[in-house]
Amino acid sequence: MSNTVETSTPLTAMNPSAVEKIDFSSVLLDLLRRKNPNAPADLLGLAAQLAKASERGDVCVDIPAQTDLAAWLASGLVGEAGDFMPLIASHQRLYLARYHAYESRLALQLRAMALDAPPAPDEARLAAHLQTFFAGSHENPDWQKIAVTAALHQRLSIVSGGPGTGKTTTLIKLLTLLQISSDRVLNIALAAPTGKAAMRMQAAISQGKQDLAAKGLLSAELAAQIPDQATTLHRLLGSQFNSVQFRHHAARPLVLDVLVLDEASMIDLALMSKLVDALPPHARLILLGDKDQLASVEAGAVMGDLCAESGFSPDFAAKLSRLTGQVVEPSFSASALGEHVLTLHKSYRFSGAIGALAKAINGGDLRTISTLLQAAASPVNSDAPLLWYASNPAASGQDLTAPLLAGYAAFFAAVAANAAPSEVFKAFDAFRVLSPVRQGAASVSRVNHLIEAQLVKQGLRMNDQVWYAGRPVLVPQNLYDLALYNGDIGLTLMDDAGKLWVHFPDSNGGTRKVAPARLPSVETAFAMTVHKSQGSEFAHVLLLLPSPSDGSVSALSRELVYTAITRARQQVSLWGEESIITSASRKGITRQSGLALRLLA
Ligand SMILES: Nc1ncnc2c1ncn2[C@@H]1O[C@H](COP(=O)(O)OP(=O)(O)OP(=O)(O)O)[C@@H](O)[C@H]1O
Repeated sequence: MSNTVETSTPLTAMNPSAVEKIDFSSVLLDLLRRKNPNAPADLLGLAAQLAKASERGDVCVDIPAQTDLAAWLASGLVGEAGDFMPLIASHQRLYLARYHAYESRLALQLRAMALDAPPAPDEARLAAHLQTFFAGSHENPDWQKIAVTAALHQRLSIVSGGPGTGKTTTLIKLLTLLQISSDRVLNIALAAPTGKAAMRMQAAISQGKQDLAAKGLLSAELAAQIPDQATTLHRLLGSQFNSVQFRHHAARPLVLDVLVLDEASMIDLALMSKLVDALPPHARLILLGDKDQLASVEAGAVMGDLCAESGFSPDFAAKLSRLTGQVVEPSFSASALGEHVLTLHKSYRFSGAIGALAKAINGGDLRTISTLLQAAASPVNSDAPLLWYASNPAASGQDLTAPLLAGYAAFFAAVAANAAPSEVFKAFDAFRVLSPVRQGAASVSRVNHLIEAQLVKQGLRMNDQVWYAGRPVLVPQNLYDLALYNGDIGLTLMDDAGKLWVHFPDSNGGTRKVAPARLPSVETAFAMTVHKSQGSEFAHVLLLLPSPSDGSVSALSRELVYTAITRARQQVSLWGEESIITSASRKGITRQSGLALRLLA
């Protein structure tokens, strides 16, 4: 739940962004002062910082060493673990009570899952299966093979890898081998944080199954036992209207044997805690994600915290070596989950400039960034995977308008031709403009404005008309009654009777439509923030970065640029000065959280 209180003032279509925000820190201070008018001033000061920090995604703040903790505990506002107080002091950190509860409970549960190994598979049979499933592999070490082998021995596995490192490929082999070694058909559920990510997961799994079947490694019977359908985590857990509680929880767990969660980096602390709560005692949990991506929008950095330490113990490394026939070196991990973090290192998708730039940004390798950008400034042709425009995008709307319109040309053509909604979606997903910020010179709102102004000029939209055929919209919050979730994208299309409908992709590969009047608070989405683009993928991404003098430059970080670039399947057009890109790659985001500490062995 966000700490920003959003009132449900009715919003008109004419004023879609009129969401009133209430300052969480003054709400919290008010509550503390009412409970104790003589609250210590330093406590109130840190509580205000905590409220602000939690809006930025931090779970806690450090308590200064010289603090008189006894006075805080006596104030009736701060408690220790297990106390019923608004604030909790734990491990020299101050928490909002509910975040402390989520964090400490999640850590305990994950530690218990790590210790609770399922019965070990028969070694001789498993070694033979692994040989068959990885027969064509020339990699050494083959990280996918090691990940599958390790995960078969675990109740909790965290598979982390960049784009195209084979997370889905690894998952399908793992699920197939789990199914083969089970004496009954396993109940497997596939989930992702957003509808878009669930659909991508579904498509990738279905492709992966076909690839494995084509190699003769997946019989029709086994293929039928691996689900084709993926769902959103909210739907799986059973979101309820007007409630932050799900239908499934510890007392009413999900009915499943294996839960696979894709795009795990998007899951915040509260949601991860609720998910683990809802697992039945025997179930396996497999998390897939990329630890280098931006952390969740809401508080926490769960994927990063879980992956903070990794390494196999000497015994487990020896077992993995025996089973895989590869050299698996043991290495010390300070985390209780160290053996459960299975990292895939080799990308099979990005061999060219996009992958190289993503890696250089991640590693803060400024020299490689510069070399790649120079090459991308004068590409061999306009189809090159990386194009770089060093000019400041804020300076000229004119410069920017042409590539924006060119990028969406196929989409506008599909809208004008009244193509089937699924075809229009395909055209729309071929290109997307991403920006780190909502407002300002290089922002989402500026791009949306530039495009909408052009549509007026071209007679495709009447001035000030909110709804028009071709308007893409983004749902900014969960709308449970419409089964629409924060981040869902819809496309406005006209039916044969001249009526406008907003179409959303459904889980069967088709679309469903909603009347615009039911969607008062949606936002135009020709451009979207990098945060909202997580879990999506586009053939061509145009990333707009602010200029050095722009205040919004502080929003930039290594994770943000990495996440944006890796949304592209084929091409990235990068707009921004070199100094902006290199300074972003020097700045990593650190979120304050005690989870990694609680997971120390
Ligand atoms: N070991 C491998 N050898 C050859 N090709 C592979 C291997 N593993 C994966 N691939 C190919 O690389 C591509 C990406 O694989 P996959 O979809 O499994 O990766 P991913 O990590 O799930 O990607 P995403 O970034 O979409 O999450 C696919 O075309 C897949 O067939």
